[in-house]
Amino acid sequence: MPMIEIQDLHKAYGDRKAVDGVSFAVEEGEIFGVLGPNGAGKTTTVECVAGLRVPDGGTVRVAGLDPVTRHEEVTRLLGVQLQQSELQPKLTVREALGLYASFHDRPADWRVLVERLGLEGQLGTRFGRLSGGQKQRLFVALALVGNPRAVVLDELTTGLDPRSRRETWALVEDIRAGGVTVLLVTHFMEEAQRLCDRIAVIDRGRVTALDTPAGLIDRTAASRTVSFAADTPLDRADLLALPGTVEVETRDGRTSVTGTDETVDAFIHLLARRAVTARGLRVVEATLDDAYLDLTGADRS
Ligand SMILES: Nc1ncnc2c1ncn2[C@@H]1O[C@H](COP(=O)(O)OP(=O)(O)OP(=O)(O)O)[C@@H](O)[C@H]1O
Repeated sequence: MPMIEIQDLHKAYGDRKAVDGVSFAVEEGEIFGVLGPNGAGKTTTVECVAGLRVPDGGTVRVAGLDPVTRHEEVTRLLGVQLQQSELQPKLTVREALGLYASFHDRPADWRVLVERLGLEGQLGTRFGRLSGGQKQRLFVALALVGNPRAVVLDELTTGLDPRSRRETWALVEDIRAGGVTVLLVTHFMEEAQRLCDRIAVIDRGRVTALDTPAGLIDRTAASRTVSFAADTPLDRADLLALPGTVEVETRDGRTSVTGTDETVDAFIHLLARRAVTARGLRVVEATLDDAYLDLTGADRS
């Protein structure tokens, strides 16, 4: 049984369809990413997973349970860190952890969490005085304090500086290594590429692609670029005629051919047939960024 299963989820606010038929399943032990432009329906989807919103249609299950009708049990299984969470500004880190731990029958030892999250020095600090990164780490601690089997992390690293972001990534890997399934909503391609086993790309309330990061990259029409300097010039028309070529560009004596794996193979054969030596040959893979723009048709994010 998947840890989280969503089938044909629909949710509208008035006549605005926020989620319009989303389906995916997150297996136990996975880091599963949800990626998409602003307003795509990502937060609404994970709020339905957490039982904080009631779907208009479709089903949501967490370890086989309906998060609305079995809310209490799901709360015990699922830790949630939502976007733009706030706490009472006067509450100290120690008080917040103690309070959240008291909601659970078998809470984790929050002192261990504090150490893992590097918050030992802030136990007596009031929430209102924490830095952005410290607040994020506290929310992760609060999501984990109930010893959940799965955790929802919504835009965990938004607003963090690059160093804190990298530290947070290590933390997410650590959470998974501890056996917790992770559902991660993110805007950052590098984050998704580095952390996620699989990614659902959501656009306008629908899943437009679902695959591993490498699988998503392979789907783009321009997944590889081969660049080289040829000792004898190659005919541009021959390069454009290679299977899958989407672009041929020559600059400063170097030619770049963009296409797929098949384009690169055909290019190597062409060199052999023409007995041309290509100097400084390099093959560069597209990034998830390129794939994402292709899949969402978006410079809207
Ligand atoms: N409480 C609400 N009332 C009315 N409309 C809402 C509400 N929450 C979200 N929406 C709308 O529903 C759509 C989906 O929003 P949602 O927050 O789920 O998207 P998102 O993908 O998480 O976006 P972002 O990346 O900007 O956080 C958007 O058009 C948004 O304006």
